[in-house]
Parts: sequence; C-alpha cells; structure tokens
Amino acid sequence: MPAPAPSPLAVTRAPHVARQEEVLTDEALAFLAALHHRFTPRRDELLARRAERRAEIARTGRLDFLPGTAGIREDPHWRVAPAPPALEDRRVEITGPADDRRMTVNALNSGARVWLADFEDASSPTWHNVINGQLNLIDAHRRRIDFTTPEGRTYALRPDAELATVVARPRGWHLDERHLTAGGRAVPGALVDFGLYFFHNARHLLDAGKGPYFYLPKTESHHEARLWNDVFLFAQEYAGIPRGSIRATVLIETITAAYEMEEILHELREHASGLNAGRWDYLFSLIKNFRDAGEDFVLPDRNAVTMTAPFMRAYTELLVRTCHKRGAHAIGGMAAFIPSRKDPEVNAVALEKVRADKEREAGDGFDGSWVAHPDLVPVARAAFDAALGERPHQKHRLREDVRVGAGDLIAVGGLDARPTAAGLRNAVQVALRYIEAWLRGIGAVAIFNLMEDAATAEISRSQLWQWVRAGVVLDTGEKVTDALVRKVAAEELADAGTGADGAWQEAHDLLLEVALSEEYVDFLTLPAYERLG
Ligand SMILES: CC(=O)SCCNC(=O)CCNC(=O)[C@H](O)C(C)(C)COP(=O)(O)OP(=O)(O)OC[C@H]1O[C@@H](n2cnc3c(N)ncnc32)[C@H](O)[C@@H]1OP(=O)(O)O
Ligand SMILES: O=CC(=O)O
Ligand SMILES: [Mg+2]
Repeated sequence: MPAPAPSPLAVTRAPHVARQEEVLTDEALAFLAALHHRFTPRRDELLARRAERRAEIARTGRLDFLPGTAGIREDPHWRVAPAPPALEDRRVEITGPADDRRMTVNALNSGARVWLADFEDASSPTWHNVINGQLNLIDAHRRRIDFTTPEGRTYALRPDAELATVVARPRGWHLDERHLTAGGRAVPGALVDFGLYFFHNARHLLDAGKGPYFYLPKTESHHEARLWNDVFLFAQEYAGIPRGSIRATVLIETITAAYEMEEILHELREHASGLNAGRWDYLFSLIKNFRDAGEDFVLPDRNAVTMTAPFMRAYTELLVRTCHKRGAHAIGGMAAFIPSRKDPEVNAVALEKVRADKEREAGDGFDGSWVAHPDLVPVARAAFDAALGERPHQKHRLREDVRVGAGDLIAVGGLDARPTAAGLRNAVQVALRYIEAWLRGIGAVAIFNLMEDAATAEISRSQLWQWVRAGVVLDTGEKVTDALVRKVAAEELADAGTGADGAWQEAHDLLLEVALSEEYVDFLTLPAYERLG
C-alpha cells in the first residue's frame, strides 16, 4: 500500500512577521509536513520513554551504563566520520540567539571558529524569534545581512576575514511549535528549526564548501540520537545531497545521556562531529532526575557547584575520553561570567574566571569550548592556543588514564557547602527575572553579571522545588518551606519596583507554579510557552 500523503501544514494563529513568506515557502512547508508525518509519532514515543526512565530512577535511585550495548562500548574499531574542514578547528565557539540581527553579525565577526546560532537555551520561541532566526541565517549565509541602525550604527560582515562557521541548535524534543500544525497537531519545534534551516541553507552551504551543521540539545538517550540520525538520512535524501553532509554535535547535558555517550556517537557516527559538555542543563537534569532521592542528592547553592566538583569532573573527563577514543571533538561548556565594557572590576573578574575555566578544559583535553560574549573570545583562544599549538585539536590525547564508574557521575554528596538563605534568594531572583524576560521574547540575559538562559533558570526553579520537598535547613537555621519561597518571591516581585506590572506578576505566578507544584513540571518552558505571545 502506498504511504499516505502527509497532511499539509497550516500556519495557525501566528502574528504576521515581515518577510515570513521567504521562510514559509510552499516547498519548505511540504518538507516540514513530511518530517512531521514521519517522525513526530516516534518523538512522542520517546518522550513517553523518558517518563518511564525517570520513574525507574525514582524507584531505584540509581543509573548505570546499559548492559545491552556493552558490545558497542567494548568494540575498539569504530570511529565517527572525519570532521569536515570547517569543523576541524573548533577552539573557540561563541553562542547566541539566532533571532538577534546585531548579535548575528557580531558573532560571525567575533574571531570565534564557530557560532552556535541558538533556537534553544538562549532563545524565547516567539513566532517572531523563530522566523527572524531563520531569516538572519538565510541572510548571513548569503552575505546580505549588513544593515545600519536608526541611530546610524553600521553592522557589516567583515569582507576579508574568516567568519565563524554556523552550527544551528534547534529546540529540544519536548517543545512544540504551536503556530505550525497538521490536522490540528503542532509540529515539534525541533523539526521546525532543523527543517527550515536545512531546507533553506543545506545546498547553498555545500556549494560554499561547508555544510548544514547542528548542535543537538537535551538528548536523553541513544534512541533519541537514532531518531535524529533517521531525520538526517531522510532530509539528505529528500534534498538530493550526499549522506553525511549533515554534521551534528550532541550536547551531553542530561544525566542519562552521560551513561550513553558511546552509544550516542555510534548511532550518529556517519553524521557525528563531537560531543559538548553542556554543564547547565546537566546540573538541571541531575536535580530533576534525583529530585526525590534523598538528602545525598540535595545540591547546595548553584554558585557553589563548580566544574571542579568530583562528579562534574568525572562527567567532563569521561566525555573527553569517549570523544577521543571515537575520533570526535570534545567541546567544553559555558562559564557564566559575563564581561562588562562599563565596569572594569566586573570585567576583570569575568576574564579571570573564564580564563581559569578554559585553561582547565584545555588541560583536560577538550578541543575547544564555548564563550557567551565576543570579549571572551581572546581569553578562550589563548587557553586553547597554548594547549593545541599548531594542531587544530588534541584528539591524540586519548585520556586512557580516565576511569569513571557508574557511581562517580552521581556522587553528588560530600560537597563542602550547604544551601544558604542568600542562595535561596538568588534562585528566586534569577528565575523571576529570567522568566519575565523570556515572556517578553528574550531568551538570554545578564543577571548579576552572569549569563542566564533557559538551562540556568531551570536549575534555579528546580532547586527551590527540591529544597522545599526535602525540608532543607539553610545556613541561617531557617527551614525551606512553601511559605518561605512565597515570601521571598513576593519581596522580589515588590523589588522589581516600577516593573512590578502585569508581566512581572505573571512571571512571579509562573515561578511559583514551577517551583512549588505538587507534581514536578518537566520543563519550565512548557507552561511558559502557553503564556508566550
Ligand atoms: C547554557 C547554555 O546553553 S549557554 C548558550 C546559550 N546562551 C547564550 O548563548 C548567551 C549568549 N550571550 C548573550 O546572549 C549575551 O552576551 C548576554 C545577554 C548574556 C549579554 O548581552 P549584552 O547585555 O548585550 O552584553 P553587552 O552589552 O556587553 O554587549 C556588548 C556587545 O557585544 C555583543 N554581544 C554580546 N554577546 C554576544 C554574543 N553572544 N554574540 C554576539 N554578540 C554579542 C552585543 O550585541 C553588543 O554589541 P553592540 O555593541 O554591537 O551592541
Ligand atoms: O546548553 C548548554 C548547557 O550548559 O545547558
Ligand atoms: Mg543546554
């Protein structure tokens, strides 16, 4: 029997965005419909599987490497495909929301080797941002993005300098794009972001000697990596471009994925170009999965959990070892310190903290790392230049000395710090301010000189949830209760001052919903998306 034709996609209750017709062509929508038709049912099954696995963790309180895939881990022979020239040297990668036209130009000009063009943690997925992100990328690849602001400031791609290679990061599998539907069902945001970027740019990029490159976020298992691989195979065939043209770097940013790094690379081996240590979502995932596993799993204040904590070190070192064993790049994560062009003291602290972070990563064998701001590019580059020298990476460092057992990744107890009253207030402040910005369509913000995005906000609200449930006693002797969180949130709402209008009230209400609900909410962005204009 011939396969049923996919239902056409409808643009549903979407505010008109200038030039959206250039993105939502009939051909592009037909491609998205085909992706949706083939892959959304599997996406749904995999989301259900996540819930089952989490229930298992709640029941057993543990995680382990998978017995059924030991053969993949023990087979010394397989490798991922060699990196394409544009992804051979990734010593500095800058990240930022794809929807901001100024940042697009600044990131491409920044001197970083890669720009992670973000539809994920740094993006609030308003329809406006979804479309403008795609338009910016289409325009940037065709070098027609230059513009002058109404104030007379010109943004132009450097004519003779090498621009950063674009690696686009679609939304995670959990989020839908409600403005694109088929038969009344929303299309997964991941397929929309991937599909539109691929459709409009893949061939153009290949003609220019590059390719459609992606970062894959919030993957929880190798089954999810297999889904992506099948999406890639389908997309390449649909577009008539060679297998393996797509390259994907997978963020190892969930605790479950940390136990499946080899399997994830194996699933994607034709398309894989690396793994990234996404530390913020990783911490979020750790808290989420072990939220009710007892006192040993209660983390102290977010700022007290650093990358040198033994369980974080186990995670990053295992990542380097795994990548290099399989010929993949190991890319480091984001230090949250943001430099300031106005405050020299803040700037000096940020540069120093980031320098230490990048030197540690380079010393551990990472091949490159992320920065959140153009002023941090030279800092990260210096750290990796020192480790890499003339080489484009350091994959020769196999790190066979690294030994990480299943228990090491979740040995979170024993940190020499405990939750504090200041930490609780900080969690409320950060989550409140971030949610307020997100609801206005801003997905990354500097708060108290730190970069905050969806991943870091998830940590803040999850810690509140966990501390209340665990009845944590703070350094002040005060017990964390529902009432205490409400009191601090009310104070912080009042402190938003003139801003304490409807938007702040909405952010406050949503914060309490995700921090105090009886049932833990899987992602803050799910209820937030319901409220997004
Ligand atoms: C957990 C994770 O997933 S981490 C990855 C996701 N997070 C991110 O990508 C965050 C990226 N960073 C940012 O969005 C920004 O740096 C922020 C929001 C934290 C701070 O931004 P700002 O307050 O605008 O910083 P600041 O005022 O110092 O910016 C100075 C200039 O640098 C530019 N700039 C700042 N960050 C970036 C960036 N990441 N990419 C490109 N340009 C940037 C600004 O556009 C500005 O340019 P202009 O002078 O032409 O206007
Ligand atoms: O996406 C990166 C992270 O740290 O989360
Ligand atoms: Mg993340």
